[in-house]
Amino acid sequence: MYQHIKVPADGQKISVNADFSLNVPDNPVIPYIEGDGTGVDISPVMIKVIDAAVAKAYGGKRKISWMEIYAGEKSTTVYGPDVWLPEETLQVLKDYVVSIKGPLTTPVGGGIRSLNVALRQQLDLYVCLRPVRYFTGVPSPVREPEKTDMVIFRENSEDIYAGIEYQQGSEGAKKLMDFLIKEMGVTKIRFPETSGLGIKPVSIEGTERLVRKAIQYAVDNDKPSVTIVHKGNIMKYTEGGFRDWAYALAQKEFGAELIDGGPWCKFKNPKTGKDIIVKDSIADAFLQQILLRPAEYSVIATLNLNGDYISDALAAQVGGIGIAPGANLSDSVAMFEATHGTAPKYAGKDYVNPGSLILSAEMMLRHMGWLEAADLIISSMQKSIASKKVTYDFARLMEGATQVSCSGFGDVMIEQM
Ligand SMILES: NC(=O)C1=CN([C@@H]2O[C@H](COP(=O)(O)OP(=O)(O)OC[C@H]3O[C@@H](n4cnc5c(N)ncnc54)[C@H](OP(=O)(O)O)[C@@H]3O)[C@@H](O)[C@H]2O)C=CC1
Ligand SMILES: O=C(O)CCC(=O)C(=O)O
Ligand SMILES: [Mg+2]
Repeated sequence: MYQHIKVPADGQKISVNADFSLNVPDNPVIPYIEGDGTGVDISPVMIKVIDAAVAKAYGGKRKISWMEIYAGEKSTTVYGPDVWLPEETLQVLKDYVVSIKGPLTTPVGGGIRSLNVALRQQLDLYVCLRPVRYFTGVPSPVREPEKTDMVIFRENSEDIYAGIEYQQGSEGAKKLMDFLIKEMGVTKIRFPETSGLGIKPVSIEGTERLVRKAIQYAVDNDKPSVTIVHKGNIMKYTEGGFRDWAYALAQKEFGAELIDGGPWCKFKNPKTGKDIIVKDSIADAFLQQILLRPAEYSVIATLNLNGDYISDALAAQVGGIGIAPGANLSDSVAMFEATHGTAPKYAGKDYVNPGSLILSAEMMLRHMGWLEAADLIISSMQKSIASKKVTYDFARLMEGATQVSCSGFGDVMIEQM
C-alpha cells in the first residue's frame, strides 16, 4: 500500500469522531519520524521509555505499535536524494491522527525551507502548544524557577514564519520592490537595491482559532489568566491586529467584560466560578517580565515568531531545552515534538537529554486518554531528577550529580517507574 512505510500487522488506527474526540484502540499504531541530528539518539530512548510506562500502567492490556515514517535526511536515503517530505508521510500523519517526531534540520540562509514548518502548514496544525513547568531539583539560572508555570499557545500557520520571502537581487524581490515603491508609494525602504523582502500575513481567522484554544485551555485547566503577547505598537496591523482580535474574541465568545475601561478584560470560568483575566503584554517587555515576575503569567497566546523566541527563553528558565516538550495541533490531527532542534554537534553520541521528547510523548499519552501511563512518566521524571542521575546539561550545573548518557537516562527513568 505504501512505497516504504511498513504498517505493523498487530495495530489499529486511532480515529476521530465528529466532535473531534478520539477513538483510541488498545493497540494503536503511532507513526513516528526519527529526526535528524540527535533524533537518532532520543527517538529510540523515547520509544523504550514510553513502552515501559504503558506496559507498567496497563499490564499488557494496552500497547503502542510504532510505525516509522520518513522526513528530512533519512527520507532522502530511503526515497531518493531530493525527497525530503514524501507524500505518503503526509498522508499517514493525517490518516493515523496522532504522531510524534524528532527534530529536523533547516539550513540557514539558503537550501530547503523548514520541513517542520512545512509539516505544520500542510496539516494545518495551527496550535503549537508548549507547556513550561519546573521539575524540582533541575538546575536553573533563576532564583525561584518554581514560579514559572506557563503554557504557550503559539500560532503555527501564519506570520513571517509562513516563508513568503524574496531573495535579494531575485526577480521576485525586484518585482515586489517595484510594486511597493511605484504602486504603493512606499518610501521607507532604506536600501531598495540590496534588500531581501519578507511578507507577514496575520489574519482574523488565524488569530481567532488560536486564541479560542488558548482561552478554552484556561477554562478547562483552571488557569487564572491568558496573556496576549505581541509587538503591536510597531507592527500595528499584524501584531496589533492580533491583539485587538484576541480581545474581541474573548468578549464575543467568552463574555469577557472590560476592566476599568479596558483593554484588559475578565470573565468567570463557567467550570469553577473564578475570574479569568485576559490581558496583553508587548513582547520586549514580556521577555523581561517573565524573568522578574513569572508568577503573574499563566497561559500565553502569541504569534509564530514571538512564540518561537519565548519558547526557548522560558525553557531556559526552568532548566533548559532538554526538558521542553510540545505539540502541534489542528482540531483533529496532533503531532508531538520537542521544542529543541537537532543539536548537530551531539548527533549520534548518545549524549543529549531525551527528556523533551519523552515529555512530548507524555503529552501524547494524555491526549490519547492514557492518563495512567502519562502520570507514570511524570512521576518517573521527578524521581529520576531527584536521583541526580542526569544527562550532561543538568549534570554540569547540579552538585553531586552522576552524569549518564541519553540511553542511560532512559534506563534510569524505567528503573524509577
Ligand atoms: N522542531 C524542530 O525540528 C526544530 C528544528 N531546529 C533545527 O535544528 C537545527 C539546530 O538548531 P540550533 O539552533 O542549534 O538549536 P538546537 O535546539 O538544536 O540546539 C541548541 C542548543 O540547545 C541545547 N540542546 C538541544 N537539544 C538538547 C537536548 N536534547 N538536551 C540537552 N540540550 C539540548 C544544546 O545546548 P549546549 O550547547 O549548551 O549543550 C544545543 O547546543 C537547525 O537546523 C534548526 O533549524 C531547531 C528548533 C526546532
Ligand atoms: O523549523 C526549524 O528548523 C526551526 C523551528 C523552530 O525553532 C521551532 O519551531 O521552535
Ligand atoms: Mg524554536
